[in-house]
Amino acid sequence: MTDTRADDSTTPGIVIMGASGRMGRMLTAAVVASPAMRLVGAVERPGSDWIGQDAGEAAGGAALGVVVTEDADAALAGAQAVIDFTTPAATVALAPIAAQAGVVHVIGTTGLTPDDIAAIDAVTDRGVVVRAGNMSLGVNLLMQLTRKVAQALDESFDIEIVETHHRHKVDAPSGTALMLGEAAAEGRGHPLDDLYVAARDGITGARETGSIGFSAIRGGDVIGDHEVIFAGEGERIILSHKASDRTLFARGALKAALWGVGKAPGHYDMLDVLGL
Ligand SMILES: NC(=O)C1=CN([C@@H]2O[C@H](COP(=O)(O)OP(=O)(O)OC[C@H]3O[C@@H](n4cnc5c(N)ncnc54)[C@H](O)[C@@H]3O)[C@@H](O)[C@H]2O)C=CC1
Ligand SMILES: O=C(O)C1=N[C@H](C(=O)O)C[C@H](O)C1
Repeated sequence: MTDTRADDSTTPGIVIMGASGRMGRMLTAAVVASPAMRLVGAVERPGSDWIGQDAGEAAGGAALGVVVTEDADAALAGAQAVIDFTTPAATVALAPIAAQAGVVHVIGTTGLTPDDIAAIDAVTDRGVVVRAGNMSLGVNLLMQLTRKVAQALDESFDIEIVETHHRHKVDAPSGTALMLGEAAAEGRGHPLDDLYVAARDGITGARETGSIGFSAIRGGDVIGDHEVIFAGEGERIILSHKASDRTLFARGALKAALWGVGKAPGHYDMLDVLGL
């Protein structure tokens, strides 16, 4: 059967930023497989081997009719959404371009500093941004559970967040760990900044009551495991999520892209998209 989606201008056109990355490849395949959208652009960093190649052929598959470019402005012309799982610098640079083009900017990139987030926020008076450190349904549900448990238990329960990721991950703690930490802090009625304790080393002194500790493990090909531990006297409650397939994140990102089309300018997250 002939696939006529590429000719259907009513189907949202999606651009993948960081097309050669672990998530970029996954996202490209997911967009191509979806009947609800079409792939209209693929962007990579200047100097990437993929520039000038067809996005499908560069990934070792069939041609997709989309040539990878370093020119985000050109790639976004006529698109409805761009899905961006790249680096903080690339994401911050793309935000005003997407807003100017009227293209929904779905951001999965983690490791963003408060200044990076402020720069992204600055375009949301005119652009639609959907940003989450984890796009999976399970983790976003876990955030809600974490908030509730933190609210229900007093400070005699110590909160610790442990995350494990593959050896290539460059940021720590993970975006997901920070989301879970923010949910726990919200449950406790404080900003996370006031409670945050980074990985411990050396003579750290006893644990401060009410603090939220973070530990990061890196190794092998672990896609992403997270635990929120509530440790009390004589008992522990452990909320846990394990990702076993990156398509999980891609599914969430595609959902966010479709959800964002036609929304009023603003900074949204996956709780908005999933209605949680
Ligand atoms: N929110 C979520 O659900 C998830 C978020 N992530 C995050 O997504 C990000 C990417 O993760 P991976 O795919 O594993 O990394 P990766 O390193 O495999 O891919 C990043 C890609 O971005 C490209 N890139 C860098 N600068 C660019 C620029 N200026 N223009 C266009 N492309 C550029 C790189 O060349 C690379 O291909 C990380 O921050 C990671 O933590 C990953 C999985 C799920
Ligand atoms: O870099 C990754 O791989 C992942 N990053 C996200 C994070 O920082 O939480 C989401 C997921 O855990 C995979």
